[in-house]
Amino acid sequence: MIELKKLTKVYGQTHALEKLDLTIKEGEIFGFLGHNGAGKSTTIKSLVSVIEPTAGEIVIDGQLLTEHRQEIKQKIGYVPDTPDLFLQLSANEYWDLLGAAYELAPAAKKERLEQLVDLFELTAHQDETIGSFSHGMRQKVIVIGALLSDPEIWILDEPMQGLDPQAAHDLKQLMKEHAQKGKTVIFSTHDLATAQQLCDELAILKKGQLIYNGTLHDLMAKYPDESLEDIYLGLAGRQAQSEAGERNE
Ligand SMILES: Nc1ncnc2c1ncn2[C@@H]1O[C@H](COP(=O)(O)OP(=O)(O)OP(=O)(O)O)[C@@H](O)[C@H]1O
Repeated sequence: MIELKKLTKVYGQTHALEKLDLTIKEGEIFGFLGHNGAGKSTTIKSLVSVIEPTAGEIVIDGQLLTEHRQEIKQKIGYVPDTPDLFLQLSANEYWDLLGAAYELAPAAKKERLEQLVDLFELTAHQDETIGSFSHGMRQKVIVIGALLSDPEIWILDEPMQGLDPQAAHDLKQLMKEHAQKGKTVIFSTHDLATAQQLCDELAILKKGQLIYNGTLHDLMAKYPDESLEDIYLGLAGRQAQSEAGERNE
């Protein structure tokens, strides 16, 4: 279980996250939704220790993240919100780097890598530099890297971004299978159809605050005649819209 307790991040004058309280259970796919700048990546980066929250706590499987950072990091596979990393390396060199960082046994790494590379159809390109890849191919490299250690907890920031429909379908399938095994899958998306396909539970953020947290089923049941798009837009509103005019949860 992952618990966020009053998680707060302030950048200068910007309150990117404001006392966020959330519990994310195993065995479910948990989705973050929210307009640009709502705080999704800030939450995710805090979870994976890329940034340090200004205040609040993150507890993973009963352990405080700040006290067990290395141990917890080994359990997590992370897809960042940009695939434009390590562009000078070949895909294989990048995966070797991750294999070393996660101290993977060579045989296990080789087997898992072959499966993932085959699934995402990158076999012919493994020794080419990431910088020569298309956006979607870079995304595949990052996704394969995140899943290479067969981590318990998947934290994926807009993972379907740039993936072709086949690769997106395959990744969604992997996410479902991982959750079905009782593991944790967290992702963010702007694609409401994807959210509707995948999410058991979701959090909608707006300007660093939680405006909905609950199951997709309960949310849809609450507004039975509306599409998820209508419900989401009703809740999240326009960025500049006054609070008074928005639907209240
Ligand atoms: N490094 C930073 N320095 C200053 N402000 C930042 C930084 N990173 C994020 N912010 C601000 O924090 C707020 C939340 O940003 P965040 O990236 O978490 O949003 P998001 O929901 O992931 O948005 P998007 O959907 O556009 O990726 C925004 O106002 C953003 O400008």
